[in-house]
Amino acid sequence: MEYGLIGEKLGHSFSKVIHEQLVSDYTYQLKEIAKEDIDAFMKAKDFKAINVTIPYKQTVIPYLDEIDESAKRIGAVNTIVNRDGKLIGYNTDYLGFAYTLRKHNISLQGKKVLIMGNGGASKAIQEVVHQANAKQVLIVDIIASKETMTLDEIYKKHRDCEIIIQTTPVGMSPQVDASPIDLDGFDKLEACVDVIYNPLRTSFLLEAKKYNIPCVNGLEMLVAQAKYAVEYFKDITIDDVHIESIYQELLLEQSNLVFIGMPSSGKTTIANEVCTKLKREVIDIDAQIVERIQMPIAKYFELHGEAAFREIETQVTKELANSHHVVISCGGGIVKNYENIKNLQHNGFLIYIDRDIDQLLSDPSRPLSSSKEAIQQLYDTRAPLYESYSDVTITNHDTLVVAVDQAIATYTNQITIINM
Ligand SMILES: Nc1ncnc2c1ncn2[C@@H]1O[C@H](COP(=O)(O)OP(=O)(O)O)[C@@H](O)[C@H]1O
Ligand SMILES: O=C(O)C1=C[C@@H](OP(=O)(O)O)[C@@H](O)[C@H](O)C1
Ligand SMILES: [Mg+2]
Repeated sequence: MEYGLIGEKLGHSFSKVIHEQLVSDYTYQLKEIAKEDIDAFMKAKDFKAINVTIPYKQTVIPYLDEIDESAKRIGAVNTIVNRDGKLIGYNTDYLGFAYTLRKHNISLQGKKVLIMGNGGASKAIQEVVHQANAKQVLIVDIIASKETMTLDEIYKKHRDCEIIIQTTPVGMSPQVDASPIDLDGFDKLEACVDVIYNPLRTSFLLEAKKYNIPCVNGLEMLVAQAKYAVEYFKDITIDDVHIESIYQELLLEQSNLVFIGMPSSGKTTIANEVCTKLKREVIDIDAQIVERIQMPIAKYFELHGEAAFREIETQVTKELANSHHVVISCGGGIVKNYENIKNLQHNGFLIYIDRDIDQLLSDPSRPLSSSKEAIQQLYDTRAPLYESYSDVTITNHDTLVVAVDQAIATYTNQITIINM
């Protein structure tokens, strides 16, 4: 191997895709190494430069001839360059984190910062926080030590934290409902950062979003740390614009496009057209429900009532929470239960399709749109929810072609607002 990544399990790694976009004519290999084989691998030095991930970021240190000062303080190495047989270790995780803070205009200077977790990622972040002159740094971990506190102490005495950085695995797919902290009463919060990027928006970040606090996930720092690693590998400088383009592409790749809006606003029709153009799978939540209940929705409303329908709707929506790269059209009532929205927001970019109220159809197959008055009433209660739960609004007052093109353009050009 010339260049690549070593770790124990690399099945979900994005590193190959990222690295090979950063440099042309360059192959980056993902190499899984079992614990009993790491010693032989490090002694053989049969590589030009490598990245190192879990669980070997500390294991590799004794094999190095030189170690960079920051990597030493962090106590972990994620980048090793083989210079004529001499192994030099660096840490670019902390550089990637510093990059994402700068990019999102988050300054830690003079701030009270809370770090959730005290593992490897946390150690790299602590290096940045210390260099940034924060006023106070608190670290919470379930493993007690002299540098950590309990969550209980935070709740009792430190709800005035201004920035929270989440470094634990809590909330990572598939356990997307979990969050390591409840933000109720944290009235001074200015920004929340989560190193997790699957889901794109963890429950922790979605709670912060509810309080209108800017949120940042871990995807951009992942791309940034790779850029800094390649710079060490090849002794070159790479412009930051490449971080941004690769990061945007990954966001598009990993995210779902979700349509919400009034009944007959065009969600199903637009989603079907969009998925053909984007070559993605389409999921219509109503169609999934019909398959499950084996009858038309209007019939189910008649026989079992709306509440029973909503339960199935919530169940089907929850099952979609871990999907990636699909187009989802929702039923108009999806906003009646915030849990649905939260599940869709984990990986979804939500577009509200706003259609003129007099263009909305009253139609016997849509049980809640039986008359103009019924539609008006639905619109009055739901329009504010569609507005506040969506990432963007597009109108569907013109032809379908116009709406479809606008949906695609909005998604591809504005995907980064999923983060912040
Ligand atoms: N811009 C548009 N021009 C013409 N017809 C439209 C337009 N948008 C939606 N429609 C039509 O309105 C009807 C309802 O659309 P649909 O996609 O089923 O809505 P929803 O899924 O939001 O309930 C469909 O017959 C669709 O073709
Ligand atoms: O608005 C609603 O409460 C509903 C909308 C319908 O979907 P469409 O929005 O696709 O019509 C369907 O889920 C059900 O009839 C309930
Ligand atoms: Mg529909």
